Amino acid sequence: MNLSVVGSGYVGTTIAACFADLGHDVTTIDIDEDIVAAINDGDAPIHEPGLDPMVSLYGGDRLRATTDYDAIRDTDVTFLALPTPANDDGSIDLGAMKAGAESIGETLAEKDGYHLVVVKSTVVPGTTEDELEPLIEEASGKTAGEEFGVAVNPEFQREGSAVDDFMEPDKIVLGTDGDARALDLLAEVYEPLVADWDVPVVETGRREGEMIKYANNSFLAAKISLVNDLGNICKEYDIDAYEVAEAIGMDDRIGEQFLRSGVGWGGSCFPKDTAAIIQHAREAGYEPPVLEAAVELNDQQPERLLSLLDDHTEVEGERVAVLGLSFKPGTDDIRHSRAIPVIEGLQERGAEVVAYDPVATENMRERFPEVTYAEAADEALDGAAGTVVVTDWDEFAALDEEFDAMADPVVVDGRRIIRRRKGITYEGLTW
Ligand SMILES: NC(=O)C1=CN([C@@H]2O[C@H](COP(=O)(O)OP(=O)(O)OC[C@H]3O[C@@H](n4cnc5c(N)ncnc54)[C@H](O)[C@@H]3O)[C@@H](O)[C@H]2O)C=CC1
Ligand SMILES: O=C(O)[C@H]1O[C@H](OP(=O)(O)OP(=O)(O)OC[C@H]2O[C@@H](n3ccc(=O)[nH]c3=O)[C@H](O)[C@@H]2O)[C@H](O)[C@@H](O)[C@@H]1O
Repeated sequence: MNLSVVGSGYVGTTIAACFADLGHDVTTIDIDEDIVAAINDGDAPIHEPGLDPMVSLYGGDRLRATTDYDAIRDTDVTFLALPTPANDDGSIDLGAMKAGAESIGETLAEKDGYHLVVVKSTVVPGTTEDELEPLIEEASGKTAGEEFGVAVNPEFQREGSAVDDFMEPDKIVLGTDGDARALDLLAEVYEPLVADWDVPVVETGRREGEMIKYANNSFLAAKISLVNDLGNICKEYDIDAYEVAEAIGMDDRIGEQFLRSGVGWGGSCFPKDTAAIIQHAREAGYEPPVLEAAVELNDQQPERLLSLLDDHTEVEGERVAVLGLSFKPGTDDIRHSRAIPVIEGLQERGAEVVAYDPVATENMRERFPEVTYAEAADEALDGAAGTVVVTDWDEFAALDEEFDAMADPVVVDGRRIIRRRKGITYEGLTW
């Protein structure tokens, strides 16, 4: 099939490359000329395991990029993978989505025949029906449900494992309100995936599809906050929260995943999506207490980490190493990384911060240009009066004698990645 993907960021590039790998012919549209040039040259514009080989194989061939929305006219289905960031009050900012919908509408005005638009981005319930579809109708002069369709197909991939998550999903959610033509086209798009992996397909309404995405992320974020709450209790009583988590995870009703307590959840989605659905609930007159508490607890974890460091070291004027800057391992993404409040907290205490991350340094340098960035973990640790571990990169598990070069080997581990041993003062956040 001929597919187009509007927005070539983390999601857009991944799904475009994966669709090409499934045998489709794909054109991505982005306003960023550097991204467009990179894809056409066969270079992935983001760091994501498994993406480089696909973009290098298909880029400029079965996978093309352009800044020109008119390319949509040569395709059957357009996926909207534009950003949906948060406004200052936490509510969803639909600016990019509305601009994209209008541009799609304008180009569809010139297209003969049916076209399907699929909302891949995470949008609050009602957005597709009440905001995006009318914009496309107005800009195209065409009638939704007749000359074009608009479906909802949320994405559940995680950064760092996006390609595998897309290729072997737990489920595919198709929100069409029963539009048979839209469903047929989406079935054709996903046929290679569904046939190979026997993936469950949820056929549902568009509002339900939009809500499923928020419910999914809210549940996972709240699950981590609950395990952090329990972990904080464990710490007070010298109980190992990881042993407790492993045991409760054996109960199928709880499940073994997402029980790693520590410095909390960050990233481009959990923070903004919990904020957006809370705000959306408030607009309807409902205050969601559990979700609000999940966010509040998450906001407290970095300060708990730093207070453990305070228990052992007076950091003012001292060199403190921060290990890990990305919001999770396997990505260079620092959006809402817990490293940000940790660095801010250290700066407030007057510490000299020396940070290290295998891939996210350049992104964090833009956020904190005044921080010193080390080329390797041992360089960051050398002479430090303490270190805090914020991201569970595998390479940190191998650190050992590097701690001996610290001025004072105080190690506060926010991710349970460092091996506790004699000769270092080790504090786990919840164990
Ligand atoms: N990052 C992730 O792992 C996941 C993200 N999502 C959702 O997917 C959506 C996209 O997120 P990301 O890919 O992370 O965003 P992103 O910020 O990485 O990428 C968005 C891209 O859209 C481009 N863009 C902005 N305005 C444009 C316009 N008017 N026309 C064409 N291109 C334009 C930007 O240049 C950028 O390359 C969001 O709703 C997000 O919540 C859903 C699941 C996973
Ligand atoms: O909507 C999205 O963008 C995506 O958000 C999350 O994916 P992602 O944020 O990429 O990464 P996760 O693996 O979920 O990790 C999120 C945060 O939770 C933290 N986390 C995760 C698991 C855990 O047990 N403990 C924990 O603290 C991670 O360190 C990280 O900071 C969801 O897992 C995806 O399903 C969803 O598609």
